[in-house]
Amino acid sequence: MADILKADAHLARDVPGERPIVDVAVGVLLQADGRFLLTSRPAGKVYAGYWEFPGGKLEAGESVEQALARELHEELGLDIDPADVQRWREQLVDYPHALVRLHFCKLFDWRGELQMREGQAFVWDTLPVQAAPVLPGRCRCSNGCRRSAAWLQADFKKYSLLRPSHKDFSINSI
Ligand SMILES: Nc1nc2c([nH]c(=O)n2[C@H]2C[C@H](O)[C@@H](COP(=O)(O)OP(=O)(O)OP(=O)(O)O)O2)c(=O)[nH]1
Repeated sequence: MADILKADAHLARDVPGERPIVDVAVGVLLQADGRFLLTSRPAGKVYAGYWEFPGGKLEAGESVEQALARELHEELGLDIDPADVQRWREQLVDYPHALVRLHFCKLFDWRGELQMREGQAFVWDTLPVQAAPVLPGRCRCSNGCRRSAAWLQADFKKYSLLRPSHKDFSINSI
C-alpha cells in the first residue's frame, strides 16, 4: 500500500500483519486570515495531550462529511452543513494502536461558539505550527523526518493552503 506514514515505528503493533483500516474524518477549520483550529486530545484517549485537527472515526453507514458534522457538534458544539465540507487529501497512518485512513477536509464556514465539550484545549494556529506535539506521532519513516509536524507543514506550503485568496481555492486544483 503506497504512502503509509508509520508513526512510532519502534513500538510494537497491537496486531501484527493485516489490520482493518479505520476511517477518520478530519476537519481543517480555516479562518479568513489563514489560522486553523487545533485541539488537544482528551485524557483517556490514545495520544492524550497531542494536538490534532478536530474530527473522529466514521460510524457505520456514515460519509466523511456526515461524520465530520457529527464530531464537530459533539466535541466542539459547532454546526456545519455537510455540503460545505471540501475534501482535501487522504493519508494512511500506521499507529501502534490502529491503521487509520485520515480524510482531511477543509472548512471555511461553521456556526456556533467553540465549546470544549470533552475538556480539550484549543488554539488557532499558524505556520510554522506552534502547538506541540502534533499528531501523527513522531515520524520514523524512511525519509528520516523526525519532526512530528514536518509532513503537515510541507503539505500546507505545497498546497498553498494559506494564500490570501484561499477562499477561492478549489480543491480540484491540487
Ligand atoms: N481527529 C483526528 N484524529 C487524528 C488526527 N491525526 C491522526 O492521526 N488521528 C488519528 C488518531 C486516532 O487514531 C484516530 C481518531 O480516533 P479518535 O479515537 O480520536 O476518534 P473518536 O473521536 O471517534 O473517538 P472515540 O469515539 O473512539 O472515543 O485518528 C487528526 O488530526 N485529527
